[in-house]
Amino acid sequence: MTEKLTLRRPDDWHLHLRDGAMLRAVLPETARHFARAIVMPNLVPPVVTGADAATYLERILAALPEGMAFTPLMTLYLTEQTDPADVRAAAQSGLVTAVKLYPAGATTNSASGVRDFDRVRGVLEVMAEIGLPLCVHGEVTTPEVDIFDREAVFIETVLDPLRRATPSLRVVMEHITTKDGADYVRAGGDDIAGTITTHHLIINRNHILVGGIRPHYYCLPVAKREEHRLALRAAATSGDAHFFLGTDSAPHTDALKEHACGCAGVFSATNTMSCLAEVFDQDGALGALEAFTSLNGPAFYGLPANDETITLVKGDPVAYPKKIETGDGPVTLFDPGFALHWRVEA
Ligand SMILES: NC(=O)N[C@@H](CC(=O)O)C(=O)O
Ligand SMILES: [Zn+2]
Ligand SMILES: [Zn+2]
Repeated sequence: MTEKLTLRRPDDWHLHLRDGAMLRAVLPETARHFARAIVMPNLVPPVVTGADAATYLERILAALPEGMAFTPLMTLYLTEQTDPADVRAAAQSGLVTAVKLYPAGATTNSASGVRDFDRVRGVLEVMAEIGLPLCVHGEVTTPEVDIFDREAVFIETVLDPLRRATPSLRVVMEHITTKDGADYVRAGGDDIAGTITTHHLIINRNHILVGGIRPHYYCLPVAKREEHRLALRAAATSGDAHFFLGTDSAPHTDALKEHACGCAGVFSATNTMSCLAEVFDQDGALGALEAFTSLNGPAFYGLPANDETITLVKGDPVAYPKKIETGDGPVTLFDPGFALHWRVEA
């Protein structure tokens, strides 16, 4: 008997779609399986104002192939110059779903991010008042802090004080990579959630560094020790409403990844649902997959779950391409390092 699993259509609560030729190449990879995605605003230049988000939304919709249904959920990139009134208007018109905080210098295209948190107080207060979530790249950038400790130090020195100073601010700790992150989110009540990527459920830091350096496993926050990966697996497969999928699928061309100073980002849009089904199956937790991919995210964001469904079928290993071609050059797809037996039924 073939094993089948039908789920509400999933959403991706953390996605990089880029722009131009890259956008045209990667958008169908997400839209094939996902109904909606929180679209990250770290373009160059970033998506800062409501007007920027409106034109980016138009470019995304123009790049969507005929016959595909997909709803981009737009975000604004928080800067020290962001105007609270613009954020309020963009949220109240339904144009934006969240605001993204990048500590300046933390990751790809974060140079316009926040250095002095006092300068964004006004925006955070408006967001708390209207219930607009703040999506956070949770790493400190202090040079003295070891890169493997940057998430844990961020929670203690930035995130927790910020949440105490702005009661009722809704926060999504993006792409958590540590047990510290999972524990903080789990214990944090209804105003905090955490996204978890596909790749952080599968790789630890050995995958990046043992037997040669593997640039396609390099992303930020960087994958941590095995004990942290196991904590993320436990969080994702628990069904706990605090945790949901944000793939952080972040395409960079092979030329920029396989480089003396390679870019951070893992591209996983194409095979994410197969990878996740395999992971949840390995852990005997297929019954919790729908909560992680399709229910907990909409519940946190106050949106309905999707009415449509997708069906996963278990069988012989599924073949995915090693790379996808884009107008900017090839982009390597995430390799989970094990066979994928679950495919999404067409
Ligand atoms: N995750 C990454 O390693 N890279 C992301 C940025 C981010 O999400 O931090 C990117 O835009 O390439
Ligand atoms: Zn990030
Ligand atoms: Zn990201």
